[in-house]
Amino acid sequence: MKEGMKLILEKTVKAEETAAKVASGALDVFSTPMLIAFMENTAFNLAQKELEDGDTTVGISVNIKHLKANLVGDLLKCEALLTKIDGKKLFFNVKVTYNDEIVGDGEHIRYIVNEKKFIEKIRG
Ligand SMILES: CC(C)(COP(=O)(O)OP(=O)(O)OC[C@H]1O[C@@H](n2cnc3c(N)ncnc32)[C@H](O)[C@@H]1OP(=O)(O)O)[C@@H](O)C(=O)NCCC(=O)NCCS
Repeated sequence: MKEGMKLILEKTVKAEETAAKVASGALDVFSTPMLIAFMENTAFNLAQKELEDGDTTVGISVNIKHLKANLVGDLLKCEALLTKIDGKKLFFNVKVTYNDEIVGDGEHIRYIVNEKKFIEKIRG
């Protein structure tokens, strides 16, 4: 794992990802929760390929702006950049674009955990 690492993923907006469908709003536009999910998925995949078997990351913080609305069928691109590693905390800059226009951007933090221990701790 190294600061400066990047991953770019693409996705097409699906009918079940609109604000009206996920109940985060009334309109048939790409929802903010699904924008965040796309950002998290990109950062998660970037981190996961660098981790040992049995380890993973969980999202602990999201601070993003949703700047542009999108319709079903739009092709979006997300770039996750690992900006800082602080112990088990991984800081990412996440940016989603549509035809080179910024749809949303901000900071996302993930935390490295051992899968088995994490679940055992929750179950008690
Ligand atoms: C990640 C988690 C295990 C850390 O808990 P913990 O092991 O008890 O550790 P701590 O509470 O001491 O936190 C560890 C560090 O993360 C930081 N941290 C925890 N939650 C944070 C948050 N939401 N935002 C920023 N920093 C956070 C703490 O300040 C601490 O920082 P430090 O090491 O610099 O002091 C716990 O916060 C958690 O389970 N969060 C929920 C994650 C989740 O379920 N995500 C959805 C699934 S992917």
